[in-house]
Amino acid sequence: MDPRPSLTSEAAWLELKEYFKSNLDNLKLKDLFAKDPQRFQKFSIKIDTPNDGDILVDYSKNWADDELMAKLFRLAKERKLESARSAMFAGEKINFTEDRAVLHVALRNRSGKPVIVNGKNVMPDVDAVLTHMKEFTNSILSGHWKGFSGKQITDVVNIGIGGSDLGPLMVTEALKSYNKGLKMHFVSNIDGTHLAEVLMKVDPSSVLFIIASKTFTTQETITNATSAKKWFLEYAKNPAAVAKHFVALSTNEVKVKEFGIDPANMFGFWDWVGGRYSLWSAIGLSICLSLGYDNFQQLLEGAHFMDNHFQTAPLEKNIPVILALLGVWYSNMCGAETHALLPYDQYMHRFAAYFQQGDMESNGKYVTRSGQVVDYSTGPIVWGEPGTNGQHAFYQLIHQGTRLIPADFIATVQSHNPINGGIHHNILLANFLAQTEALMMGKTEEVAKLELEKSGMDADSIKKILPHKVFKGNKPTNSIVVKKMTPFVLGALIAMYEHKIFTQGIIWDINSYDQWGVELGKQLAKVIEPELNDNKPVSTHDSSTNGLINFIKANR
Ligand SMILES: O=P(O)(O)OC[C@H]1O[C@H](O)[C@H](O)[C@@H](O)[C@@H]1O
Repeated sequence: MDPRPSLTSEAAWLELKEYFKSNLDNLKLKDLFAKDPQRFQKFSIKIDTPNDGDILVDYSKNWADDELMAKLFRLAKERKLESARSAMFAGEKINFTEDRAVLHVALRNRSGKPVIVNGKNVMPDVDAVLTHMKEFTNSILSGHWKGFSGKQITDVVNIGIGGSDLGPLMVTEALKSYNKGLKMHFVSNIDGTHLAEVLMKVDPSSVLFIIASKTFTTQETITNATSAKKWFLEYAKNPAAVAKHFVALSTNEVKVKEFGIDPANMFGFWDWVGGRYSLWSAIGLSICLSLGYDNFQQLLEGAHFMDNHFQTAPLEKNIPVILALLGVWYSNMCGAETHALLPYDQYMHRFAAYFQQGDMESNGKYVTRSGQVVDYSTGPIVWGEPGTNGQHAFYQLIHQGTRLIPADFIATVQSHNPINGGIHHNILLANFLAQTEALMMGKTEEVAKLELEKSGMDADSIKKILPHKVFKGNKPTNSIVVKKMTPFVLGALIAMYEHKIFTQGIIWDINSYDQWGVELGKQLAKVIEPELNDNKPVSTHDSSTNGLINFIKANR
């Protein structure tokens, strides 16, 4: 990709700044709706999936009108978004700090067309790993695969961290109703409690450990895997039994062998798959085992469907592009610091956690691709919890706090658990709808006063309480509604956010695909770890770090 001029010198950027200053008062949500009865039709997009119903993205409750949207699309064009998108899909090494292509889209490429990396079509390798995953999954689920004592596998423990944990965990939870019978467990934290708690629940003769690590050098994962193997051998007694109970997902065959896992039990992937984009690769094996291979394939199909939309829809009708541009508007022009992801779906309780890595590790960068320090903000803080729990916890601050918090509300029309005649889901949906309406409409002083008067309150009390009862409203939200959370639809939604992150990275001119910022802490932990092994006081750090280390040593 060519070097880009500084973002703050782009004509569209300067126009957006000006627009913010002179027009923000004209972008009040209530007025925008009053002015234009067609606003919902104009500012929403429905895409029709082949078998899983429509996906509706309603972005009409945003501080945006036609003129603003036109400026945002112009900004995307000035930043050469379309050629950057082609560069990613064509396998150019857009992750230049690691000299790597970025091709998670190849993992779900169902088009039959080749994808070339370093002059080689990678699709045969991708398909071979998928076939291996399919055969293995079928053999485990059918009970054909037996443990060392002849028992079938009943439990799967995925040991990984970051991208080798969050994606499989989020998806197996989000699609739990598709589970084929295996009990799924995830161990990520180096805190021994995480592994200990899981080991208490599983039987060594019927457990399968999946050691998931792109590099196979991550300290947490290798330590957890080593402890799991030690625990397993205490029961199995025979090292040959490891082959029946340990498989590896990695790009590093040498390290997998060194650990003692037979390469026949290794599912490979490649350096052009970023950790936080790897659930589509062999890292998805726990998803396959939980949902069955066909459902995993549907997840890939859904992502591919969104890849096609992202590649072919004009920018003005392109969902990831629109979500990204609105995010840029709020972050860079309106001063928003965070973005909330609020799924009204209990199964999606790890969705925000997943995209904390997806977004914050991708776009948490302060240096442009050409090495300049940015003079604008980049990736937002991403956070969220499922509705309605969030409503009873932090929504107060969204409604009446001082900060601007753009939020995506996500809901499914149909529930996987329509218990008690569907009343739960109706209430859930009513809350989903009411919150974005309330955030937009607010409650004026007049309305609040009338309500208090009607309740019979005296004038003095009304005066005291009235300011606290007013909601300013005008809080922007997106609503994303799908028919049902199927594997296909979830795949499409994940890909939608991936491409949103890509688009924002291009606007900000940062490399969204490296993660050097996680290295320093790891390096320092390696220095401190041996210092904890004796009781001698330490004085080689700053006084705070010395004080903390010495406190720990004195209290063991
Ligand atoms: O899959 P692994 O190589 O074990 O890496 C696991 C994780 O660790 C690193 O610190 C990175 O920040 C993550 O992007 C990565 O997903």
